[in-house]
Amino acid sequence: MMKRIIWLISGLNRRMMKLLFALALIAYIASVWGTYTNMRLWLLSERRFVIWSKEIPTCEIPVRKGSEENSDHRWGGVCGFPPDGQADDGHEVTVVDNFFTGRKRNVEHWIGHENFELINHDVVEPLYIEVDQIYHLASPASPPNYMYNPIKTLKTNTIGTLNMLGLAKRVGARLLLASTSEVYGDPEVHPQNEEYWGHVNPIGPRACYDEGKRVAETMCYAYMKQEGVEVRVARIFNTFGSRMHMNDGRVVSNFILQALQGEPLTGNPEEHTILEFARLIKSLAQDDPQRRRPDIRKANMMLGWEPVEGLNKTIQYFSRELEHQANNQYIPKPKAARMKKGRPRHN
Ligand SMILES: O=C(O)[C@H]1O[C@H](OP(=O)(O)OP(=O)(O)OC[C@H]2O[C@@H](n3ccc(=O)[nH]c3=O)[C@H](O)[C@@H]2O)[C@H](O)[C@@H](O)[C@@H]1O
Repeated sequence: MMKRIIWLISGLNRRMMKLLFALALIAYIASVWGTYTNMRLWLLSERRFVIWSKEIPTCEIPVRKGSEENSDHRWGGVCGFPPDGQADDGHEVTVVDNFFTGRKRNVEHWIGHENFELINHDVVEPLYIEVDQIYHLASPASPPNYMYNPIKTLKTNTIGTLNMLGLAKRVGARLLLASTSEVYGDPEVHPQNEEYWGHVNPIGPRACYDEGKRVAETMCYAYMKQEGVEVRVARIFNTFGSRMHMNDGRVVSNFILQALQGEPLTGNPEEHTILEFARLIKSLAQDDPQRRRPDIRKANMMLGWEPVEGLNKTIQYFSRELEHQANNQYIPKPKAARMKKGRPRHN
């Protein structure tokens, strides 16, 4: 046997040996390259997001996403809950919601997608997961919702934000805070640019939201300066759009719903005309900002952002919502009367 092997080897001439060696080298390079490319693909597709739900309807904010080498601004619906398309782009998206104002219907088209996960969790409690980017959109945003439980609103914006920054710090994630134009309170400067510090009543009925978001912003910058957490803050002005709640209570959705149902446009179902409504607001809402208008020049220059005309889309959306509501209303069927002692009886 041994003799046979020696005979075989000695039978190979130098040329053959060289050829075999070259083939082995090519096979080795190919296998190393394969692992490398696989790893790159894996790393890029492993980008994970966590989204905290909020009933902010669709508005378009540019998000820098994907790998650093792919650093063009892409339009991701940060507020379009969740950023539609990101799960399809190979990103793993985790949506975290306590469904205080959010609805499962807003994400139902993602349920079952291999890159999508929905966690029912309250941001006020700590959360330990692995993520690369955090979109912290938690908190009710419409005045009737945030005033419904002001302490909960404050907890969400303070303790909730602390937890998210703690998570960002632990995993080295970048965090975007959805802040608000309400940080300007009742502004004395028009239009408002981001250098303006605001004019907020700290004990007024809106304070839970205004001051909650102000301290959330402060926390973001404290974590950035002290802990090196990468943060972004977007001050979102009044928004409207698809996936907005029918009971949102803000004037645009109220008007659209009333118009679609052929009712007078009052803005508020308990009041009467627009004029009366306007007078009422003026007299009652000392805490309500008289005028708020963003200075969008910087956003336009740096991000190429321009407001999109979404009114028609919003009207179409509410029209579908009304139809859905009409088709899905639970109307209990009348029970058949049962006879007892000769008399019909209803249970
Ligand atoms: O009190 C202090 O002196 C310290 O407070 C924080 O440190 P720490 O309280 O340890 O908490 P963080 O790591 O900042 O996290 C904040 C919160 O986020 C929450 N968290 C943290 C990590 C995580 O993965 N998930 C999560 O929900 C925890 O509830 C935690 O309490 C600061 O980060 C420190 O710089 C500061 O020195």
